[in-house]
Amino acid sequence: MKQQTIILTGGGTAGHVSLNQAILPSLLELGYDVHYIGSEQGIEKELIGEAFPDVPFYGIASGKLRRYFSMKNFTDPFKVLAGMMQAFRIIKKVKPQVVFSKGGFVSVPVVMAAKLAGVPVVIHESDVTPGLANKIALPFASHVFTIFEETLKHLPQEKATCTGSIIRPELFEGERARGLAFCGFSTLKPVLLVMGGSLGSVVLNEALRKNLPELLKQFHIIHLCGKGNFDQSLEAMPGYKQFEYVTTELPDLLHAADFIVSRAGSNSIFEFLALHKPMLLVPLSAQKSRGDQILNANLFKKQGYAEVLQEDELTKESFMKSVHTLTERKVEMVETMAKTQKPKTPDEMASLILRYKK
Ligand SMILES: CC(=O)N[C@H]1[C@@H](OP(=O)(O)OP(=O)(O)OC[C@H]2O[C@@H](n3ccc(=O)[nH]c3=O)[C@H](O)[C@@H]2O)O[C@H](CO)[C@@H](O)[C@@H]1O
Repeated sequence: MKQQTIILTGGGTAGHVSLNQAILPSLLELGYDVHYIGSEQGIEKELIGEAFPDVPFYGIASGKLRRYFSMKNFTDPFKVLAGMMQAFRIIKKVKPQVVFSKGGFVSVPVVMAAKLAGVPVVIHESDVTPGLANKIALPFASHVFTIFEETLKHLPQEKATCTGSIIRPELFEGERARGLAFCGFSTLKPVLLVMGGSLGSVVLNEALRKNLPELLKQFHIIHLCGKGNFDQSLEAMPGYKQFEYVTTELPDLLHAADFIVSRAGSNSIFEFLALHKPMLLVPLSAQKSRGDQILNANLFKKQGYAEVLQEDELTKESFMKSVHTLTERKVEMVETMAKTQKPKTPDEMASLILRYKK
């Protein structure tokens, strides 16, 4: 029988890799030969390489597509073109029956090359409104899957389906006791986990660190601060544990957390929802992004899953006040989250994607 092959792409931030990480074991289990195309510098190389060392990873040239002026706007289109030629050669060699794209700029040349090679493309959008890379990819795609129902309003009806979130199964397998032991914490205080998305957030880090003495009276704190944001001077602070980025430890740390303060990247917030973690969201401001996190956060607030503090209202004082409100709303939030439907499994998602193979 002909070998069944699929190419996965997506990267730049962990949010553009996590669904690929989730479905990869299902595809391998089904006997698929899985290949990954990402960018050489992106986080995807490390994440996929670490968790799936047998999956061939191809790093291609990737140019950022910007909505604002930059000198790089003159050179990056050439990188996209170079990436497209590289992706085309890989596709011709590997001969996949389908390409699945989780978005991010590196996915654009891959999607275009797949179309050129006559290979069906399926894409996935995890934010409320489609990102630029997915908007460009859309005309080349046979189908697009979304997490939010609201996203369907922004997509052609005939080729879009909402599946809800897909959560990496290992996140359900964490253990609170292991998480506490890993941080050297007792069970005496509730645990507050602060996470600035996969890249870390300088403003969240600052707001947290300014309030540390006050917060440590009440909580043990786990801080996922992002690469390059580790503060050596706080290393010995009792009850405060910083990590730049965690992989295998994340499930235990999430299970150890009683409360979460976070950016509002869609993958993270759906993971917290699936684990019924009361959350305070500080979405990335509209000045620094297309405002997707604000929409994600506001929808979560409306559904009763989250407290929201907008970045332009973030101060030392408002941070403390919002954390206080979060603790007061814990029971009500957990009850609301417990009523939500269980997410689809990675096996189900993989089989939905495979419907579009040639
Ligand atoms: C700055 C930026 O462009 N942010 C975008 C990016 O965020 P970002 O990459 O932060 O995306 P998400 O919050 O969606 O996902 C982060 C993923 O990283 C994982 N994780 C995080 C920290 C850690 O230490 N270990 C770890 O494994 C989380 O469990 C999660 O699966 O993609 C999201 C999904 O399209 C968007 O909503 C965000 O607006």
